[in-house]
Parts: sequence; structure tokens; C-alpha cells
Amino acid sequence: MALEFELLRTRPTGWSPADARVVLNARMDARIVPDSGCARLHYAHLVVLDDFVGDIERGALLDLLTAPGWDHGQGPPPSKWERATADGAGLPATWGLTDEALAALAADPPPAMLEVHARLAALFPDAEEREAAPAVSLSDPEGMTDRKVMADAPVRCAAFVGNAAVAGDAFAYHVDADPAAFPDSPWRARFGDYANGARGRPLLVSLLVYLDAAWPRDWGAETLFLDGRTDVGIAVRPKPGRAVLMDQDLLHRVSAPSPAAGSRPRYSLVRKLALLPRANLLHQTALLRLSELPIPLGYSWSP
Ligand SMILES: O=C(O)CCC(=O)C(=O)O
Ligand SMILES: [Fe+2]
Repeated sequence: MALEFELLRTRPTGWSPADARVVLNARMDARIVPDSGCARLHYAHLVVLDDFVGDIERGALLDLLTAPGWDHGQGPPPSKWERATADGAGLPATWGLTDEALAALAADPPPAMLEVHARLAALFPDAEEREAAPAVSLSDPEGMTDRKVMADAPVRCAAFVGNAAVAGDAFAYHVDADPAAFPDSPWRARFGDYANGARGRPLLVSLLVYLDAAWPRDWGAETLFLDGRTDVGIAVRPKPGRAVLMDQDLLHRVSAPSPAAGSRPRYSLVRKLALLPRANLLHQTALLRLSELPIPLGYSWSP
């Protein structure tokens, strides 16, 4: 089966990266990995950008994934959501968008999604310079791992994932994908076995956006990121406008909302991306550029 990449669909935007604030820029999971016959120091990058998703886009996406005027106190609408997502075999299923809802989103991205894509592309100026050889691309390769593991179904891949975490749910640490752990697949045949971030290979990155209009601190439901070797980590609170960009090989999980959230779901949308290296150029991505300047917690800056 051919390995196909779909270029992110965008629209013209007046937004510029300077409108966002980088509130976290972390490197975790430091280790030595083999690379092109040598070795290099590997990090998994975690960047949190505030003021990335406009409130209009956030509201439109939430309405689209639920229904305009939907009473969120009743949980997610069963017409678009099902309890069929699990971080691992044996865990009780949590709410995820149905395949139909995901397929509709992928086939015909609404203007709000195009705007999010456009803002993402604006973080990657190289992609605009050369239409023919985009640096940013959406991947849906066969053989990539994914956290939506149904009871007995084989591991599958979705370019989008929707989550609606509710109090009482159980989540487990997982990686969205690790090219060093892919099975034999067209992906592996083309790109080989490599540690994510290797120069000249696709960098697998997830974009996570939070969709609730408000999520008070005592409702919990942070996304937790863990350094797998030291067992210390970082908690990121769901906030409107906030986007998380993480290397897909970084361990993370949702934490369940606290009982104070009642039955209100904590909605998130995850976009799985492959940042393709361009021929004869160093593997330069916005994520790597951003990560040139690690910032202490408590500071923020605009790219
Ligand atoms: O919603 C979140 O905080 C993270 C979701 C996640 O890890 C995933 O969908 O793979
Ligand atoms: Fe994940």
C-alpha cells in the first residue's frame, strides 16, 4: 500500500505567530540514541502556546463536535461520541469522537479547522516558501500506532482524535507514536527505523487543543507529561485558546476531571502531524526552532 501524505488544508489568515505566547518550552526524555551510524542526544519537545486558537474558532469547533447550544452537563452527544477509546488494552473505554464524525472533519474541514491549520502553518514558514515540497504535512500512514485501540481490533491510526474526558474515567500513559517502535509497514519501508527527531526523517508531532469555554482549576483534567526515565513530569491545564505541540514519542496522558466537574466533559481535539524534511535541507522545524530557547516556568514570550 502506498504511503500517502495529505498536505494540511489552510485558509488565508491575518494571525501571526507573534500573536501567540509561548508559556512552556520544555525538553524531556533526554537520552542517547543511534543516528546515521553515530549517536545523538535525543529530547522529546513539549511546547505550550496560549492565544493560539481564537475564541471564535474554539467555539465553532466545540459546536461542531457537539451541537450549538448543547447542554454540556449531560455529557457528550451520543450522535457524535462513543465510549470506545482506550489508552491501553483492559482499560475501561472513554468517550471519543465516532469514526463518522472524525471522517467528516477530515473530509471537509470547517473554516475554524482551516484557521487552526493556517496558524499552525504560520509557525512553519518553510512550508509556505515551497508549495511543492511542504514541510508540514498531515500523516495517515498505515502502521502508525494510535491510542484508539478497540477491544480486539488491530492497532489503527487516525489523523484526528477527539476526547471527552469525564469524572471517573481512567487514562494511562502512552505515546501517540514512536517511529522506533513501528511494525513492518510502508512507513518503515520508506523511512526506516529511527528515533523521532532524527535529521532528514519525518518528525511526528501532535497538536492538542482544548475546546471548553472555561475549565476552572479545581476541575482537574490536566494533560500530564512524564519523563520516562526519572518519573518527573509536567502538568498542563486545559484552557481556551491553548495549544500543545508535543513530539509524539513523549509519554503523556489525560487525567480525569475531578468530581467537582460533575458530568461535564473536558473536550480536546488532537491532530497527528508528520513534519516532512525537505530535500537537501537540514531538518528544521518550528518546534526545533522554538526549542532553541527553553524558558523557565513563569515566563512567556512571543515567537
Ligand atoms: O486530551 C488530552 O489532554 C490528551 C489526549 C491524548 O493524549 C490523545 O488523544 O492521544
Ligand atoms: Fe495522546
